[in-house]
Amino acid sequence: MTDVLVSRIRNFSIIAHIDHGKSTLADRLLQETGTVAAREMKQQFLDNMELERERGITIKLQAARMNYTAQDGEQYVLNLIDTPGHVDFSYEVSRSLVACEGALLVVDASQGVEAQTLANVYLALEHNLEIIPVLNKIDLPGAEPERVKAEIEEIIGLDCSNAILASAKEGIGVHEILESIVHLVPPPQETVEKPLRALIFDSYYDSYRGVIVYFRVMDGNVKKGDRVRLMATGKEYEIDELGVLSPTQVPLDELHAGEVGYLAASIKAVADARVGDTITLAAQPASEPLPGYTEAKPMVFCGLFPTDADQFGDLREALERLKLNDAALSYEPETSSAMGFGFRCGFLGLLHMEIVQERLEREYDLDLIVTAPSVVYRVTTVKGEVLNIDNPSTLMPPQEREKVEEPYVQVDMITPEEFVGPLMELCQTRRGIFKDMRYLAQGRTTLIYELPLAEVVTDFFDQLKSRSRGYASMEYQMIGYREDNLVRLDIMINNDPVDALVMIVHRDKAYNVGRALVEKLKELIPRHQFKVPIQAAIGSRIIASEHIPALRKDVLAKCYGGDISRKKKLLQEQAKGKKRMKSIGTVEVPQSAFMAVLRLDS
Ligand SMILES: Nc1nc2c(ncn2[C@@H]2O[C@H](COP(=O)(O)OP(=O)(O)OP(=O)(O)O)[C@@H](O)[C@H]2O)c(=O)[nH]1
Repeated sequence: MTDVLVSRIRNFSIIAHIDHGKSTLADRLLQETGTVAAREMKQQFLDNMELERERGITIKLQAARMNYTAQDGEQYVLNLIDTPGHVDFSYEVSRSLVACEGALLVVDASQGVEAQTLANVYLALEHNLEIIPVLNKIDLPGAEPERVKAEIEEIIGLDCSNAILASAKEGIGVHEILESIVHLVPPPQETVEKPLRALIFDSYYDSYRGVIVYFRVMDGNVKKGDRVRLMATGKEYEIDELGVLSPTQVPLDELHAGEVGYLAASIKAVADARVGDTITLAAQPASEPLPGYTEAKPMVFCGLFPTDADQFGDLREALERLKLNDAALSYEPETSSAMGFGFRCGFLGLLHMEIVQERLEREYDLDLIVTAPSVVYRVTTVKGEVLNIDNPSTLMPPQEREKVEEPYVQVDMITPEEFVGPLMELCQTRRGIFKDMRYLAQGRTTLIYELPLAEVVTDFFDQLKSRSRGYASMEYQMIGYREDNLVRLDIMINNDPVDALVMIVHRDKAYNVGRALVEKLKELIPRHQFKVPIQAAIGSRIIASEHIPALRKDVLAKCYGGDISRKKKLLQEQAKGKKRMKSIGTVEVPQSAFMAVLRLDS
């Protein structure tokens, strides 16, 4: 397997929207090249995290090396580098694309191009990858390959006259795809004489061997036993093991420029071997790292508090463990007067946040209260200091601050024409700035808006899906910070200010948000033996006020009388609810209340 001619290597990835068939096609390619026998293919090989499968998304990238004897009689090595399918992980996508010379653009022929596909195609074009369009699912009766070809040409400007018609499910077009990879994707450059530079495109933590790093050798070569340096961190390690992914790990002695592989070097945490970093030799280091490295920055923050204060230590341990395998996750202890001890955690985006929460609860058996997500505000104080504020309750009073800036994103949407109205309305209510709209063939439209990230992280995606009956897709990218008239909205429950419910909102929306929020809280907080006032305030000015009436005797009587099954059900419901309650003073507040802000539109 060693000493492959560089001219016979092809490195490629697959760009596809969720559900357009990337995993199915990848499996087919592995099968067709005999890399994995059909009977071994119990499950899809490329995405294999449990949560991933359940949610039908690709979170972690992986790679597979295939040997393929082409029609010209020559043996080729094809390295497939998988990319995560979600915008939260777009930096990782960009790094895995940089590791390739070409990409298959897989589009469902019965659906057409979606927003997420676009983002990744543009990334690939930016890095000069050869793109091979593949229209998948042509076995479906609703497939319209000609329409979808026209759509790809129109939106992306990619020539589709030679697009491959395929069905990953039925195995149609798979051979043609392999031949196209060999003939259209350029081989890597011959740079084996240069000092080693290898690009890390993924890594994961293994409790026995430490971090396993996936990399593409860009220049030079690397051997088992070599002492390597990671150029961003400056740390050095000795390679214990190195090899290729076929798709399981197969150890080798050496890898050359153009090849893709893995290594283990007793690295303790993935944060020490970050995606995008350059591996070089400690003895003969390269003069420059590979371009494009940035540290993944958390964009969305929330508070995580154990329902049971005794679980604080367990929560810290669980976060430490998750962090070993997730360089983008950040956490810091936080003390809240309402919630007690917990952690302020930072995530790449909402999906990343949900995944971490779910893993904490599922894999570590923790009961958590999660506060509403917040973005990072940039605040300039009157003294001229610039502070990054990721916790709204730490925003200082107006007289101490000069200005508050918030992150903005450009949101690209693709939707059937009939939903343009509802989507524009959604963007408008979210302080969106209209940028562009283009009608495509067959009644589909692209829509571009600029929006504050804060308005996007609060269930924008769910709203987009529900207003378009699931047909619209979206993608967003950061475009920078902008100043606006932002104020701090405080919530008081039973006259106690609740720091975990503090929000930063636009002044023009503050009244409506405050009003809606107290009404929602009234709905969500159960009745108590006493009257519970709920108020929203800006500074010392109360802008909305409600109260939850006290439980009356006859209500109680009704609960305790009646037939036994009804009583049981009540008790069960109480028991279920109990797990996710937090006491604020003498008031029991359910988890849903802390997320109420996400449900103001519904
Ligand atoms: N009819 C038909 N169905 C297909 C074809 N290819 C994939 N599918 C089905 O489409 C669904 C999605 O396929 P996947 O391969 O999981 O899609 P994916 O793009 O990998 O999805 P993510 O991993 O979520 O990005 C599955 O139910 C597949 O069985 C095809 O060629 N024809």
